[in-house]
Amino acid sequence: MDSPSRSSVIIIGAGVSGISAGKVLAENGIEDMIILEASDRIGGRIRKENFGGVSAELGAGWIAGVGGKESNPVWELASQSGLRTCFSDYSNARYNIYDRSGKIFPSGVAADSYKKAVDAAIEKLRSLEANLDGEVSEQPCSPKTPIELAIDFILHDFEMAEVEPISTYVDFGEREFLVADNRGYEHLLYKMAENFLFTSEGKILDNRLKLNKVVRELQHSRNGVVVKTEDGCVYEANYVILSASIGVLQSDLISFRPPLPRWKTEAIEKCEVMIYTKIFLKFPYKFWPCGPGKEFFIYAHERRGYYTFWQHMENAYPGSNILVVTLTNGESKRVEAQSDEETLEEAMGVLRDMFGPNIPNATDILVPRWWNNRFQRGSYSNYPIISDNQDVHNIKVIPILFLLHIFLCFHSGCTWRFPCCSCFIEKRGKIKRELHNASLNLASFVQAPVGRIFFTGEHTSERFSGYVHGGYLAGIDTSKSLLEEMRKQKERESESQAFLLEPLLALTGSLTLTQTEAVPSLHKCDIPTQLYLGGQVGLQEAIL
Ligand SMILES: Cc1cc2nc3c(=O)[nH]c(=O)nc-3n(C[C@H](O)[C@H](O)[C@H](O)COP(=O)(O)OP(=O)(O)OC[C@H]3O[C@@H](n4cnc5c(N)ncnc54)[C@H](O)[C@@H]3O)c2cc1C
Repeated sequence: MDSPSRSSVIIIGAGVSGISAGKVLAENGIEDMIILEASDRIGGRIRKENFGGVSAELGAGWIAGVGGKESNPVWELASQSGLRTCFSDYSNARYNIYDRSGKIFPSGVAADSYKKAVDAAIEKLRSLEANLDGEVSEQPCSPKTPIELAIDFILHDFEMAEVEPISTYVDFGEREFLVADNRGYEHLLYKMAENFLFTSEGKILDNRLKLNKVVRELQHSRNGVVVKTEDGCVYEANYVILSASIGVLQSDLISFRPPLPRWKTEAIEKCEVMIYTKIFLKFPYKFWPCGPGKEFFIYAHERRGYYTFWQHMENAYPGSNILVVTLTNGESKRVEAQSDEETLEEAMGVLRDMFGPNIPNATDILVPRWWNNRFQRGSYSNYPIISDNQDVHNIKVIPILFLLHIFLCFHSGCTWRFPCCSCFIEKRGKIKRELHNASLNLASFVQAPVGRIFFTGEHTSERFSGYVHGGYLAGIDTSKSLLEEMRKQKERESESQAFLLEPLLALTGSLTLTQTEAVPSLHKCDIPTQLYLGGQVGLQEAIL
């Protein structure tokens, strides 16, 4: 099977995880790698576009997790390359909630609604816990008024609904910085690529990076992997690192021969895909309030998530006259399916509700379509909190932002601190522990290699899924696992050579097995057996 075009490793995808994986391989002497990237650029979900004279970050915009006891590696990369950033604090948004007539809700009303939303979330947890204990419990009342719906959206959808404890904040700190650099967040990837790919004047000229190569099929065996791309090219390698997103893995873009085992496909299916859409609007002049505490504002509408969360770009790019509104999930899909003109009209309607009829029309709009992008199929992964208890089987996500809020309240002395935090914390203890463990287990299934195919990407990060640093660290971890596997494989080869060759040669004088055929399949040793046999995540027993 060896051929001149066979490489040691093929990396599929040139997002942050693919590039960090490549860097680690190169640092460890694996130079004969190929990177196949479906699109015409590196970066994946780190992507800037010039809009209204500045760099609009369509994908990742923040470096989340700064100022803690450990240094966020992405923050370090940003500091090393002098990336311009600005501090961003969206906790102020709650003081700027507009109703449909343009009035800002008095802080007391907003605080009441906030407390109600948090209480409802506690009830939800209690009922989840009761269900776990086999009791029937009352369902919490759901948000109804526009302000309740807006707050519910902010708590549950705006940021990531993460499994607590939020490792990013615990490990790296709670501060967040918005990238505000015309070279874009992606500049970090080019700097990383410079370490192992040939570049000139900021361009990657290395022919090991192959753009516009859409991988459609992976044929894998104990001997290696054959990779077929949409344009009819075929590549061979000893190993593959696959960094395509969880949304892509859930789609039919890439087929596997033989198919992936059921434990793998079930784990992939169980991971949720979040859609997060930042719509950019350019105006001839500013008509929104600026200054301290005004960067973010909220629109309360009777339709949940309807153009709710707004941000102005004056802190990042003063004088840019750009607003960004964030939609998620269902609203993202709806807007992706309509024309930009329709979206502009809707957004202008919302802004006129808030700021009156005389504001100017936006002169330009930018609507990213992460869901319809077949190389992404969503924005980032979200590991549901799951349980093997049938009664709570359908409860997928426990919203965590409010937990974060509570956490921050404790630390900041916020006046919105709600009274029964400690009761809540106590109550959720057991359930959180059980469910959190199950979620981590699910992540380890998604991450586990299948034979010679190694998986990487933010969705494979147990601790930091959904983040740039999750992708970055996952690439490093996957490469290290692969290097370890390569080392073991070498050992196995020399052992089997010693074991098979000498006596067989002595006895028969001939040898029929090739070295690679003589080594055992890699499948089984890589799977955390205790996890799937324990059935903790409700997955069927692994079939390999
Ligand atoms: C709108 C949005 C906002 C976000 N905000 C933040 C934020 O503020 N802070 C933060 O830390 N994170 C944020 N994230 C998440 C962050 O961007 C991702 O976690 C991270 O960039 C993922 O990197 P990755 O390498 O895992 O995947 P990707 O960047 O998706 O890289 C995978 C690559 O694989 C390629 N590919 C896919 N299929 C194939 C195929 N068949 N053949 C060849 N190549 C293929 C893709 O084109 C892509 O380039 C955001 C993401 C989005 C979309």
